[in-house]
Amino acid sequence: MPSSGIFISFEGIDGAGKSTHIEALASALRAQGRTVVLTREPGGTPLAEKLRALLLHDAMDPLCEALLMFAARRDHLQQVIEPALARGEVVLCDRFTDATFAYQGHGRSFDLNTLATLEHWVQALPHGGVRQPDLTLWFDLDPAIAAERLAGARVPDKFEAQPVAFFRRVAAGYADRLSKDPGRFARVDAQGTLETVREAVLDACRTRPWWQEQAP
Ligand SMILES: Nc1ncnc2c1ncn2[C@@H]1O[C@H](COP(=O)(O)OP(=O)(O)O)[C@@H](O)[C@H]1O
Ligand SMILES: Cc1cn([C@H]2C[C@H](O)[C@@H](COP(=O)(O)OP(=O)(O)O)O2)c(=O)[nH]c1=O
Repeated sequence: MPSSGIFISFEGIDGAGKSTHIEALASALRAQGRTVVLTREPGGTPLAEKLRALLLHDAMDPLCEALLMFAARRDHLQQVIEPALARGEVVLCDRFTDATFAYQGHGRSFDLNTLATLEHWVQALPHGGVRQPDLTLWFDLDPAIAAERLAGARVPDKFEAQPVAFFRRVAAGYADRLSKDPGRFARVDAQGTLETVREAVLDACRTRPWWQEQAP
């Protein structure tokens, strides 16, 4: 049981269904009387949203991209995530550090050890340890299906415009992160209908001890 609030991240390749399902989980948690903060990365604060605009639309080298992702994350943690968790709230975050390992690390082949160093700096807790989500919902979907879902749905940004081969590497990156911390992850089969996926998300939460706990 987390000592403060509950931190849940939503992960997966673009078009896997994260944004669609984050709202449904927020509603279910609010119905339990909890206060829910819905946020996203890169972004979630005025500064981090400015960095998001650069990251999603400007060309840059992989180190610059990784540093800006973590700079945005640092501000987001300090301004939004840590204060909300300290108040005992639930933070639902559309992407967190697993995305950096999957996209910059596996997608762009950036050095994973450097990312791990940045992760430890940026997510360090004042009394030791490293902030990580209590639960990471990984929406696992075949990149070809995700591409079909996205076609025509919105104007692609820098990442969404990548070929299917890039997203296959990103998906392998998520699988690698899961294998290193299986207790934190729940893999959600994102191929089903909206209703099936919604139930899978709720099922993944129902198995966690905090689901039954009284809201503070
Ligand atoms: N289970 C599903 N079946 C069919 N289409 C879906 C499903 N989940 C999401 N979609 C559609 O796929 C597109 C991408 O979903 P979205 O939630 O924006 O993905 P993400 O946030 O992971 O990029 C949207 O048009 C959404 O309506
Ligand atoms: C958080 C994060 C996101 N990204 C990428 C993945 C996405 O393509 C993009 C923005 O994520 P996202 O908010 O999921 O995009 P959208 O709202 O359009 O669905 O940023 C990284 O490459 N590294 C990261 O660390």
